[in-house]
Amino acid sequence: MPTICDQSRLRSLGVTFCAVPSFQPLPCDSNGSLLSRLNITSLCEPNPLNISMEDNDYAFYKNILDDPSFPYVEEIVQAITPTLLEHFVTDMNDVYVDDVFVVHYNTEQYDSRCPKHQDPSDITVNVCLERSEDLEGSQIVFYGSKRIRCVEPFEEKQEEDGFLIDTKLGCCSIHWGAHPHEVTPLKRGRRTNVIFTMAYKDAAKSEKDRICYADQQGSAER
Ligand SMILES: O=C(O)CCC(=O)C(=O)O
Ligand SMILES: [Fe+2]
Repeated sequence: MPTICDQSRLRSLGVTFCAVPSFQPLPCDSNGSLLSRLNITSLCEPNPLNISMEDNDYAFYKNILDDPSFPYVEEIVQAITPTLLEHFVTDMNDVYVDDVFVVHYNTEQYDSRCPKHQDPSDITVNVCLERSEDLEGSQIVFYGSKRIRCVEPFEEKQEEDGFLIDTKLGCCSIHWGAHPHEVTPLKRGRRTNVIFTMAYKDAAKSEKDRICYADQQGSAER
């Protein structure tokens, strides 16, 4: 399966990257970037609210929407607003940040995959906070293409047809929540991302309450 790096091609398939300037790791950074202000280890630590994650079997998830150790939601929304306005929404007042969570992968996890799914969002913003230099695997596969605004030409790709992306440190990938994707197994290193699920305020327009995993569909039907 190809890893697509060309950004204009990625946009024509429905995935766009956006730098989060305050996340850029700066050389000799004393006080500047969000990355240097963040204590990633503490973000990834189990606490009484997510004690079930302590067993380390799967990727670590932690909700941080109102977490005082992550007071950067507004700062990140500011940084991505021009990209959201260009490719996803016509008015930022139409959408809100519904949830924010950390996902962390390391080699101690028995199963570091995330099976194919859609997100419980209308728009997903996936910010890369940490990727070790020796990182291997743990890539995101997108299936098929989804049209985003103001991108020509659109590249029609069927859902069986997947492509991989790598999001650089200090950048985020932005895609429709409906764009099916999965995460490949981590082979080496560690990776930590913060995911913003954004939704339309107008419930009639929002599809965030979808069935995200196909097997949930099956169990709903049984
Ligand atoms: O690992 C990632 O960066 C994405 C994970 C993901 O797709 C999700 O949690 O919905
Ligand atoms: Fe996802």
